[in-house]
Amino acid sequence: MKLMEKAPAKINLALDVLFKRPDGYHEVEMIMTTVDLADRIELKEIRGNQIEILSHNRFVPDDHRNLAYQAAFVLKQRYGINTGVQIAIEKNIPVAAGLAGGSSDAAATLRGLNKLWNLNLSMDELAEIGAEIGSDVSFCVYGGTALAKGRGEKITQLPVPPKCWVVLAKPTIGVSTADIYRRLQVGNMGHPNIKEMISAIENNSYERVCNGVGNVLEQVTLQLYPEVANIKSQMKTFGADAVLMSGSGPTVFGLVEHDSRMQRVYNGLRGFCDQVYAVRMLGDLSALE
Ligand SMILES: C[C@](O)(CO)[C@H](O)COP(=O)(O)OP(=O)(O)OC[C@H]1O[C@@H](n2ccc(N)nc2=O)[C@H](O)[C@@H]1O
Ligand SMILES: Nc1ncnc2c1ncn2[C@@H]1O[C@H](COP(=O)(O)OP(=O)(O)OP(=O)(O)O)[C@@H](O)[C@H]1O
Repeated sequence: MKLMEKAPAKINLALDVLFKRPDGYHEVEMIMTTVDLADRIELKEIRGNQIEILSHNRFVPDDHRNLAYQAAFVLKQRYGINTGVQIAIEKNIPVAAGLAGGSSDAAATLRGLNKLWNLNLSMDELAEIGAEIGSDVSFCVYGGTALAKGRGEKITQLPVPPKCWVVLAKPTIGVSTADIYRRLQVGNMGHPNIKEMISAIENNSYERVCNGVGNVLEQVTLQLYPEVANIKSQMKTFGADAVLMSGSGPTVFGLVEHDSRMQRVYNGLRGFCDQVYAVRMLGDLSALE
């Protein structure tokens, strides 16, 4: 038997860090939403008891380091599964980009294997297992739009954000999330207003969403990689309504309401970056269909 799962990328409309915890992680408050740029995960039962990863992307590990492998491994161990599985990853989300590509592959693997192996686990149970694999995996299990707290694993669903385009631009560099958090000086920084962003989404106000975007990790990444700041300023010049770095970067996203303006921002950025995408937010749970 085999089945397919969609693994969409996420962006952080707002990302705040409250403090560094004794366990080394940072306590965060984030507003996350899925966008229409997705990997495809094909899960196939195979002979033996192995987990086999297939990927044609040289930046994606094909062994235990792959987050999809880790998702399958956790389920196999926990539920005593003795059959083999092949996980083929069609990689469309840029790697090490701040778009949670690996986390979404892991989440899709959890959802898919739950069906393939008839485990009958709830989404909440899958999200709890996902948290063992990575901080972004719980959100990716549900998709849609959510407030994420704790180290990212405490999820509260939110309504669909106002309809708009999202132009994504990724410079050629890859960024290590651990490195960015390590360099963050938590005291003495401005904070995005998370409550205001929630209210903006609840009131379906595009203008308030645009005014409310903010990411405290920008200060670290922009200083290390000036090309990210350059892309931000280009996006503003070409007319995006709001511009922000996603996650720990380096991908920058611009929100644009009108089709013609989106085309201008997209075409303008193509001159600077080879990885540019114009996508829709998939703010509701249809994100995973
Ligand atoms: C930057 C974001 O992508 C925003 O959505 C997430 O906060 C990071 O999520 P992630 O990549 O799934 O992170 P993990 O794989 O759990 O952690 C990678 C490393 O980032 C740091 N980390 C991560 C999450 C967090 N709340 N505090 C941290 O300090 C830790 O050093 C950790 O070792
Ligand atoms: N399935 C996967 N897809 C991509 N990278 C993976 C995968 N599994 C493990 N990795 C490793 O994880 C690293 C980070 O990749 P990923 O694309 O998930 O980063 P990211 O988008 O910055 O994640 P996040 O936004 O959650 O911090 C890669 O350099 C790669 O070595």
